[in-house]
Formats: sequence, C-alpha cells, structure tokens
Amino acid sequence: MKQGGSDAAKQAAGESAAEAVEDGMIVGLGTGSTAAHAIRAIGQAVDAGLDVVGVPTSFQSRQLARDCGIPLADLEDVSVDLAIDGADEVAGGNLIKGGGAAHAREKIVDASADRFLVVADPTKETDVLSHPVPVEVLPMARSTVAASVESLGGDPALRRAERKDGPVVTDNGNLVLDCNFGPIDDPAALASDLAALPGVVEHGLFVDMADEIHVGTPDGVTVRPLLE
Ligand SMILES: O=C(CO)[C@H](O)[C@H](O)COP(=O)(O)O
Repeated sequence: MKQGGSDAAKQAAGESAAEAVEDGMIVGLGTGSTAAHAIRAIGQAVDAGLDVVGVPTSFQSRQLARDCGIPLADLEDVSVDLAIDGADEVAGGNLIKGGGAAHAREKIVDASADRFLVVADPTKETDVLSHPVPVEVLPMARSTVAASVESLGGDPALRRAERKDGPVVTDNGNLVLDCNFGPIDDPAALASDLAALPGVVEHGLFVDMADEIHVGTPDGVTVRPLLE
C-alpha cells in the first residue's frame, strides 16, 4: 500500500468529501485512514444536527461510525445516495483498493451508491495502475487461484498479518492474495479475468466506478470528476 501521503492531506480530502453529505442522505462509509477523516467529519455534522444514516464497508468503519454517533443501517434495508471511500492507487477513472482487505464490502457499497467520491492524497495518483491487486479468495481456493493468477501473468503473495502469526483474514473469513501484475495496461480486461476465477470472492480493481475524486494537500483540495 502506498502510505507516503501526509495525514493533513488525507484529512483535507476526507473533510472536503464529507461536505457533499446532505440532510436525509444514506451514506456509504469507506475504510482506511482517509475515509476515516470523512467519517469523523460526518460524525461532527451529526452532532450538529445533520440527519444521515451510514452504511459501513468494514468492521473498522462500523466501529468508527458508532464511536462518532452516526446511525447505521444494513444495505439490505436502504439504498446508498453517496459513498465516500479511499484508494491505494488512482489512474484516470480506475482505482486499486483493498489495502485494508475491505475491498469486497467496499465494492458492494460503493457500486450501489448513486454517487461515489474517492478521497486520496497526491501519492495515490499515477498514470498507469501498477500497485499489486488484492484478491480476496475462499481459503480452500488459495492455491488454485494463485496458479491462475500466475497464468494471467501475475505474481501472487498471500497477505500476512502484522500483529499475529499467519495470514490476514478478511471480515468475511477469507484470505487475500496481493497479485503483482506490474503496469496494468487494460484494467477492465484484468478485472473480468480475475472475477471469472472460481474461488475469487472479489478483487480490488474498481473500473470506472467512481464519480469524483477529492485530492487533499496540506494547502487545499482539488476536486475533479472521474466519470465523464
Ligand atoms: O481500500 C481500502 C481498504 O480496503 C482503503 O480505502 C485504501 O487502502 C486506502 O487507505 P488509506 O486511506 O489508509 O491510504
């Protein structure tokens, strides 16, 4: 995961996107340190009287939203007006997500939203996606998916936990293969190849899904459309 961005830049991006939240909205709450700033800003607005309901994309975003006093709902009971989420890499209208292993739920919530805003610091922007693509797999499919990723030209690595022995286990009870394909010339083609592999729950390529990006710096925020 690219982690070069400053927290001030992430905060500026998160707070900028949170300003798009309007009274009465159902809001998809992304995962990661940049989305967390948006959640905190929404929580402050709720304290000040804003009436919104959040749909979290992970255990982490659920806990933070609860701590911030944001009322929550499940996706089966509401439809999302606006989602705000971070990214590990952004090139044109395409993203790589899943640095927090939350990309399966993130994709479900973000894709369901009427509008999806990406929040990022400038280190996430690039011309061509080349970050390893996180692929969530059913545990029994780890080796078969790894072999298929190699046939697609990728180099899969099981994501290991930092504070425990063994692999990262997602909120859904699955494993993550970080698959390095080098520069990705055709993200849409790779996205469909990965999605077609038996045992793949979800991958972190988000192709043409986001409407707008808020790129923060300590000195200000650039907002621009991602979907034409
Ligand atoms: O996709 C994600 C989690 O699965 C995050 O949004 C992504 O990793 C960016 O995180 P951060 O804002 O901490 O850099």
